[in-house]
Amino acid sequence: MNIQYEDTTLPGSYGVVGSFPKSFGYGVEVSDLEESPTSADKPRILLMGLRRSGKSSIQKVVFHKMSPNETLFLESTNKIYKDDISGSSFVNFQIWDFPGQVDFFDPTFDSEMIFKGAGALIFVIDAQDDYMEALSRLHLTVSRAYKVNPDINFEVFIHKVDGLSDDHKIETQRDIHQRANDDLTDASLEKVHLSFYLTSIYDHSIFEAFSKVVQKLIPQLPTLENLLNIFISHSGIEKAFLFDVSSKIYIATDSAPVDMQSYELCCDMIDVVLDISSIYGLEDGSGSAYDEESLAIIKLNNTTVLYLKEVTKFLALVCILREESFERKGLIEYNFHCFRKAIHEVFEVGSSNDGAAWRPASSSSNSQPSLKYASLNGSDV
Ligand SMILES: Nc1nc2c(ncn2[C@@H]2O[C@H](COP(=O)(O)OP(=O)(O)OP(=O)(O)O)[C@@H](O)[C@H]2O)c(=O)[nH]1
Repeated sequence: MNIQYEDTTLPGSYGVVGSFPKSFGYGVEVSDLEESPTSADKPRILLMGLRRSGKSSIQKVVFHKMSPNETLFLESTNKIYKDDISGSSFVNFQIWDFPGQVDFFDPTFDSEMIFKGAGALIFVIDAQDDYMEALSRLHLTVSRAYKVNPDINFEVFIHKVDGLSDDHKIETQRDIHQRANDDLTDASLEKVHLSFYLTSIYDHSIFEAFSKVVQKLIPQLPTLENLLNIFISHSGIEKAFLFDVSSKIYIATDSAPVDMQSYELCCDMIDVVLDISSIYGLEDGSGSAYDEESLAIIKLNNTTVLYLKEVTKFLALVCILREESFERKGLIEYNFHCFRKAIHEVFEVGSSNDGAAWRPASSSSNSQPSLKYASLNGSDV
């Protein structure tokens, strides 16, 4: 379905809350940690932290379109909850949500099995609560995991920051950063790198943070960034994001810095496209609200244009550009065509039957597809 919005009077950010049907799988609760052969080779992201820190809420809001207010009614997780999101998302991995009271000294807790295949460990700290206990749990978790798998990315979400003032946020982050790293140094683990993010499910910060976590796990990231850089520089585009449509995680962007407002605008555009398509675009209510014809152009009243176009079954390109650059629509479309072809080459989408691309096209994950873009002045590069 093609949607074109002309001369809308949308302000910079207009906060559409996603009301897309919850049509995605809700994972399985497991009492034991048996691996099925199909899931064993999928990259894993572990969500850990104290009870009520917000782990399940993060997973439900980011990957299952749950609205933040609904998380108030989530029950405590008692067992490890494995959520395989590869059926609905480009992001071909599993998320394991751990109960808050995991006991590492319990003989049934198999750290080898849990940490060995994990790509990232997200440790969630409730910033609205006293975080001393969370910090000692973080230290215990990181040292355990590092011993088993030194390649794991350690990501610390300083969560629920919606309740904190801006100054308090910065101060909390500084304090947690300092204490966590001091603890590691005291244990001679200064080699371990922790990344910190300020997050909340009540704004886009949780999606931004998850985007960064996921990007570190994508081997093709440098190639994608390169392709985006070439695409925008030849098309007069200011900023471009490659989005995983179902989760609104951006899996790559060009090398210009990301400002939160641009990211929010692009996320909102995805919501608009999915909502409008699911209301008006589905014949007899079947099919998908997002398909190969998905295209939307929104002109804001501040001479900015938002442009969204389907790239693969799960990915969309969302760009921000000035109205005068959009006059060269033909050039943008031609360059987009080249870009799309290159992305398909990178991920071999055409030959994979599930489209959940996570595999490089060749042994070199940074291989650059040989494509020609038309430049703004019309000459090829
Ligand atoms: N203010 C605020 N509250 C949040 C946020 N994220 C989660 N919460 C609330 O925190 C409470 C606990 O959330 P859960 O997701 O159940 O926490 P959990 O870490 O999975 O808890 P366990 O399953 O007991 O380990 C819920 O009432 C959520 O609504 C946030 O970003 N801001």
